[in-house]
Amino acid sequence: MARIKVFDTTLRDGEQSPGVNLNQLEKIEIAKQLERFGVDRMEAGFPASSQSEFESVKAIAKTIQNASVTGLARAKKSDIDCAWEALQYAKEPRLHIFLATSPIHMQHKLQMSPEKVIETACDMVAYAKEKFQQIEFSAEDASRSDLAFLAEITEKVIDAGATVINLPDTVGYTTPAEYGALFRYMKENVPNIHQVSLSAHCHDDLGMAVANTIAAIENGATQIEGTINGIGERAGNASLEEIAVALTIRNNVYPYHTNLVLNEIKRTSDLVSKLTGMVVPANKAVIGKNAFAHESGIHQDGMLKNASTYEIITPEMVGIHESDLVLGKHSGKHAFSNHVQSLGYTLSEEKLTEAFQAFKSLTDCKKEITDEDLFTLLTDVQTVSTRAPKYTLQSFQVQYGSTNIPTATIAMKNPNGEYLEMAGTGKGSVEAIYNTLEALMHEDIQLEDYRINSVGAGRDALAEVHIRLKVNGYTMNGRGSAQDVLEASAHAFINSVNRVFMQPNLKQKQHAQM
Ligand SMILES: CC(=O)SCCNC(=O)CCNC(=O)[C@H](O)C(C)(C)COP(=O)(O)OP(=O)(O)OC[C@H]1O[C@@H](n2cnc3c(N)ncnc32)[C@H](O)[C@@H]1OP(=O)(O)O
Ligand SMILES: CC(C)C(=O)C(=O)O
Repeated sequence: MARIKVFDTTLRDGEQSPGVNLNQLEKIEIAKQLERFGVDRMEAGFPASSQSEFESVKAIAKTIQNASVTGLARAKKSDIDCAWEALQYAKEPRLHIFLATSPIHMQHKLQMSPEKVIETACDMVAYAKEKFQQIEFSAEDASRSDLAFLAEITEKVIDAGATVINLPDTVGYTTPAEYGALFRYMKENVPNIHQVSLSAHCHDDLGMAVANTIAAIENGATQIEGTINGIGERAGNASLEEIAVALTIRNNVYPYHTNLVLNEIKRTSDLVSKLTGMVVPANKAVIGKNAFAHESGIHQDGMLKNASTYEIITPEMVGIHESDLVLGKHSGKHAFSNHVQSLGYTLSEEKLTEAFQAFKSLTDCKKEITDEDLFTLLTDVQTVSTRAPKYTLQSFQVQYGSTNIPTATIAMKNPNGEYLEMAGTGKGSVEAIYNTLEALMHEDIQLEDYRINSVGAGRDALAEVHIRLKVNGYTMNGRGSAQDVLEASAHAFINSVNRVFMQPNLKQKQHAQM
């Protein structure tokens, strides 16, 4: 069986999903989980795009030991230099350079002639080769490029030092037959193609990203690119978990295998969903809530007689287990620590103590603590910096009545440690809280999105709120969880504002304003 290398781009193309903005701690947490999931390569980000992105890529390069860490760069010396600064610490640093090759992109976006595109691509690959051994060149919008031109530029960038050639379907336009033919054409028409690996990178604009990726594999691609839960620019990227399971379940027709650890799918998917705030649709293949649910009588009858009647994938294969809760109000730190590890978390002593305290507080008001609750609690503890100066909620009270004006009274500490208290009103309880927080913070804040989910079932389930704020013109998402929906709403607001001021270039402004 041919081995297919998996290049995960959740942290780069996935983060390009509108509204998604991961901070360094969140990116590291996802990177560690991708390593556990068994990806061969992970694209940690686009180092030249911002200072915080640079810092995140550098931190991931230093952390990850069992996958190659890659960063994206335009065909520009400054992007390449910046990528090297961040990636040099990686065990196996890689560079991903892209330049568009389609007539539409060359003419309108780059405003370069085809000859100039070839020259720039070759010069920049040769320049990068002075630093990086492994260089992937992506011919952006390959699927809308002229085939002969694509073959010419490919041959030349291989000569210049590229080790992987990626042929992206950047706008999700191609079909499986066309995309397969593109890979065949390149194999047959680029004389030095045997020196490199061919990679597929598909977008889902027409809902064909996974099918197109598999067509590429059948026609010579030995690397596939995609994201967890299929997140990414516009309609997203090919969903890695769907490809991995399709190759496994239909191995009789697809004799290929990856190194992905299938029973890490659920955890990886949950983590990415939680940290990006992008909810997985219930009917999503492989990992949606309904993928293993059976509603109709005839199906349920079949399932009871033999699960294979209506299930081609077992929940266990993708890591979905019944919660085996053993923790409760009377559990001690040892049992808690064991359980934390079994859920895949490695916490420092300081974080473990913090998590244990949060767990104990939760047991005071919630009868049953499920693995889902713990996952939420631990993800919050692991990805929220305790050291950075920030706003912290001290207490709050909301008065609501159908004939009264909803009023919130909030006490908080600002990043300088000063205690602030204020009351404010709104048309509803959440608005009263948000108006009061905004007034306390003296910032210009607009609410762009607000969503609430329950973690698990039951009246005492945790509430999880995801929001997007515009703070002084800077858009940032945030999340908060608590047993009470209003408290979760307040935490989400404060989390979002704190994340804005954790951006290196904005910190100064915040402290100057205090
Ligand atoms: C298909 C993809 O997903 S590609 C990756 C897309 N991802 C992103 O864009 C996210 C990160 N991007 C950013 O933060 C910003 O766009 C930056 C920092 C990279 C650049 O910002 P700015 O300098 O303000 O430029 P802006 O984004 O407005 O325009 C892009 C410029 O790069 C040029 N460019 C685009 N692709 C390439 C390339 N592969 N190589 C060289 N130049 C390129 C464009 O032609 C344009 O140049 P111009 O300013 O001379 O017209
Ligand atoms: C940078 C390239 C690979 C890309 O993301 C695309 O073409 O979609």
